[in-house]
Amino acid sequence: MAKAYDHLFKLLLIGDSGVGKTCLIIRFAEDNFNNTYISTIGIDFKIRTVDIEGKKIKLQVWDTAGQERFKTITTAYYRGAMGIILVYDITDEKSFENIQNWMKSIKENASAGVERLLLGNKCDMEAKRKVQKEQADKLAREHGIRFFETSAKSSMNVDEAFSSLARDILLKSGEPCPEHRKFQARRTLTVLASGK
Ligand SMILES: Nc1nc2c(ncn2[C@@H]2O[C@H](COP(=O)(O)OP(=O)(O)OP(=O)(O)O)[C@@H](O)[C@H]2O)c(=O)[nH]1
Repeated sequence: MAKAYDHLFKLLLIGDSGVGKTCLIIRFAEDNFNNTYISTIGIDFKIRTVDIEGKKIKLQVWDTAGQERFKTITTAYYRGAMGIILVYDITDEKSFENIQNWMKSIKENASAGVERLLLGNKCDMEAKRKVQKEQADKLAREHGIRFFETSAKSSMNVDEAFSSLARDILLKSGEPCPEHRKFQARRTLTVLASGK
């Protein structure tokens, strides 16, 4: 039987407890949201297949517990991830400060070429905002990664964030998407025309 997908990418979400990792995954995989908070114990995953530039990409999205006491279990999953999403809560300054520690944890535990993405979640709670967009923009630029503000509650930027990470992994895997190929072809023509 033909495979139902072209690529399988394993993604992992990390970040402090309560920032909304589980809710982001549930919004992405099931288009649902629940206000009740049940802290993740250990690790779990959900699957959704997306279409990126004509390719079927099966995303296996791993949810980790943010609580310190599960760290030994959760860091064991970093190595197999092709993309890691770092999540903070825009209403919780501490969760943003801790992104530096989560970055360190990636360095220590993940594969060298892993793609990273920064998300500031709960952006529907503007009145309670503690972390300005510019602060996170700056941090993302320093680390050379993409950044989105998301809301698992309103769906804002959730699909966009996951798709952008999947697209970056796809490009890195050496399979240029049509848009990228067009760009490459234009660049080659320009170089040929200029004789350089
Ligand atoms: N307003 C708002 N609340 C959110 C959003 N995302 C999550 N929440 C709430 O925040 C709480 C924690 O969400 P979870 O997704 O369980 O957090 P987590 O990061 O998985 O937490 P751990 O499993 O302990 O690591 C829940 O009460 C959610 O309803 C959001 O985008 N907006």
